[in-house]
Amino acid sequence: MAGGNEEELQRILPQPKIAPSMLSSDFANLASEAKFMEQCGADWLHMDIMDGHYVPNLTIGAPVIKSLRKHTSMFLDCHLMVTNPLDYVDELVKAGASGFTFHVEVAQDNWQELVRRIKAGGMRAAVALKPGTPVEVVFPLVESAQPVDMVLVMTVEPGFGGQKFMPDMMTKVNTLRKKFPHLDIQVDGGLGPSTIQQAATAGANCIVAGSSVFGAQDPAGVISDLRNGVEGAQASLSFFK
Ligand SMILES: O=C(CO)[C@@H](O)[C@H](O)COP(=O)(O)O
Repeated sequence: MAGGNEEELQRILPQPKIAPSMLSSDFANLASEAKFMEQCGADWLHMDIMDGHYVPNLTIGAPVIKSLRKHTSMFLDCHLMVTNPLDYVDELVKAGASGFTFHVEVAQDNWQELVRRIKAGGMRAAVALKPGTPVEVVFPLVESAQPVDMVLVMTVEPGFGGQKFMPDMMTKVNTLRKKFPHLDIQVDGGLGPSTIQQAATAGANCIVAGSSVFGAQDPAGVISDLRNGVEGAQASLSFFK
C-alpha cells in the first residue's frame, strides 16, 4: 500500500470521470452529439486537437471549441496533439476550453511556462505521454510547486480512434497511482467494456472512450460499464495490492 489506512486512501482517490472522445462522433452534428453524451451520463467531453504535424491527422481547433461551448456547459477536456502547445493556450481559454492536456515529449523545455499559462487562463492542466515515453519523465510535473492536475497515459499511439488497447501501458498507470494516490490518471485509446478492468485495476480513474461508446447500440450502457469498472477497483483498492 502507498501508506495510510484504507479509509484515508478511499477519501483521497479521485472521482471516476468518463469522457467520450468526440473524435468518434459525427462532427457535422457536434452539438447534438455532445448533448446526447450528457444524457448518456458522460462526465466530460474529450476533444482531440491534432495539428497534422505532431500526429499524422488533422482535426479541430479553438474555433470548433468556441462553437461547441455555445451549446454545452460540460467540461471540455482538450487533448493537444500538436508540436507547439504554447501557441494554443490563449485561443483555447477564449474559446471556453476547460482542460488543456499537452504532450511531455514536446514540452521538455517549457512545461512550467505552459502549466502557469494554462492555469492562469482558468483551465485545468494535464500532461500526456506517448506509449514509448517512460513514466518517470512526468514525475517532476506532478511534484512541482505548480503541479499538473492530471496525467494522461496513452494506451495507443496518438492520432486515430479505433486502435487496439496496449495492456503494457498499465505498468505506468499503476506506478503513478501508487506514487500519487490523489492524482487524476487518464487513459485513452482502445478503452471499452472489454478493457476497462485492466485499466481500472491498475488505477486509472479518467476513462476516454471513442469507438466503444459511439459505436455501441447502448452508449449509456457502455458509459455505465466504464464507471462501474472504476468504482469497483476503487472500492477494493486493487491497484495498491
Ligand atoms: O487521442 C485519441 C487518439 O489519438 C483518442 O482520444 C481516440 O479518439 C480514442 O478512440 P478509441 O480508441 O476509444 O476509439
